Amino acid sequence: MFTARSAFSAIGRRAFSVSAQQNSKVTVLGAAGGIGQPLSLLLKLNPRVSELALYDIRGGPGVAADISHVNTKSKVTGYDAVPEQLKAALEGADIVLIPAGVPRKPGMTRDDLFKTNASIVRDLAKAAANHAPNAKLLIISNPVNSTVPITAEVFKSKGVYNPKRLFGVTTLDVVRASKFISEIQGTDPANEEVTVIGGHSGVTIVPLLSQSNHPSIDGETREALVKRIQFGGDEVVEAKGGAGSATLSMAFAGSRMADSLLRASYGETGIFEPAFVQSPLYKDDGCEFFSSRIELGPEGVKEIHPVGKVSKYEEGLIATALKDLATNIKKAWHLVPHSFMPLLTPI
Ligand SMILES: NC(=O)c1ccc[n+]([C@@H]2O[C@H](COP(=O)([O-])OP(=O)(O)OC[C@H]3O[C@@H](n4cnc5c(N)ncnc54)[C@H](O)[C@@H]3O)[C@@H](O)[C@H]2O)c1
Ligand SMILES: O=C(O)C[C@H](O)C(=O)O
Repeated sequence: MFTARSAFSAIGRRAFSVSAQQNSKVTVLGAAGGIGQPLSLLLKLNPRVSELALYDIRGGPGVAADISHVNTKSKVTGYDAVPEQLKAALEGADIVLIPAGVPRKPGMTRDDLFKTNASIVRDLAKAAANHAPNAKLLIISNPVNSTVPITAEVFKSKGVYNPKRLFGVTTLDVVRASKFISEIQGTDPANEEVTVIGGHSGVTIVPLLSQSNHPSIDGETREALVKRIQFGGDEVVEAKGGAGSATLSMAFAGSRMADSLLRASYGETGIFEPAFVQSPLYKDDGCEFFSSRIELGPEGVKEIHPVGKVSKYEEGLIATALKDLATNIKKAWHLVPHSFMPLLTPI
């Protein structure tokens, strides 16, 4: 029989029996949008979620009413753009996902979204710092390379920053990388894992093919594959012709990241995901935040693993990425001054 639970197991990477104690509140800010709706639906199918709070400046309650009819155990609540409702949506949340903001149109870079999205994320981060300071925060809104440092500064200014709990969602980059490499190799993408490091835009996205199952890919094939992974988002933006950017694949990726954090928070071990987090790896190059393979634990980030051995070609990609990334991070500090406050919990 096809049930919502079996649907979730099918889309997830591993079926995992869920004990009765696994009860988490998950909040989505921007839940009525192109990503927000399918993401909320996938979260409704997750047996670890007991309460799903859906907030948007437009249409949160409607989306919640619709999703609430899906016959899984979780309770769904919808919230309008009123401060008390935002507070109610956030209070008690274990995980908060933020896909609020505008998407790209053809010809735009993610950085072009800064003008609109930076202040949206800053204001939602203030609310999260006030009402859900202990939640794990998953930032989806672009430009991720800047919206994550903005969120960190907001949390620092409120004295509640814990870098183990702040994640820029870069899962879509590894989802794409495994799919695109499998198309070239004629393999099952489920068996392909490609580490992707750096940030989440254009040349800041660095796939480490030398660490994949196919380290010998080189020449024009490698050039084309790396470009496709770096500019996969543009492929979708162009195909949608002005109607937005990736929403469905992003919902899949965001749901996978949230599920990985939930599983880790209930004690499952050996869970790795990439994410754009505060990181020591390239701090000396001006990149206080960096995406790499992260081991997740009950607190969020358990360990940031070193990048490991890379090829000469990849060294070049990393050097290029670091320059753009440092600029994107500094730009965030113009919106929310970098406080240089000591961390509550240094990694
Ligand atoms: N991290 C990634 O890999 C990734 C992938 C795809 C898209 N994105 C980004 O995600 C964001 C959302 O994309 P989308 O396609 O869902 O856009 P969308 O326009 O379809 O949806 C955005 C939603 O946010 C809501 N919103 C706007 N301001 C808000 C606020 N202050 N509070 C609450 N809700 C608010 C809107 O009402 C809308 O429902 C974009 O910035 C996009 O670039 C990131
Ligand atoms: O490309 C975009 O603007 C959306 C997103 O960041 C993506 O990678 O698909």
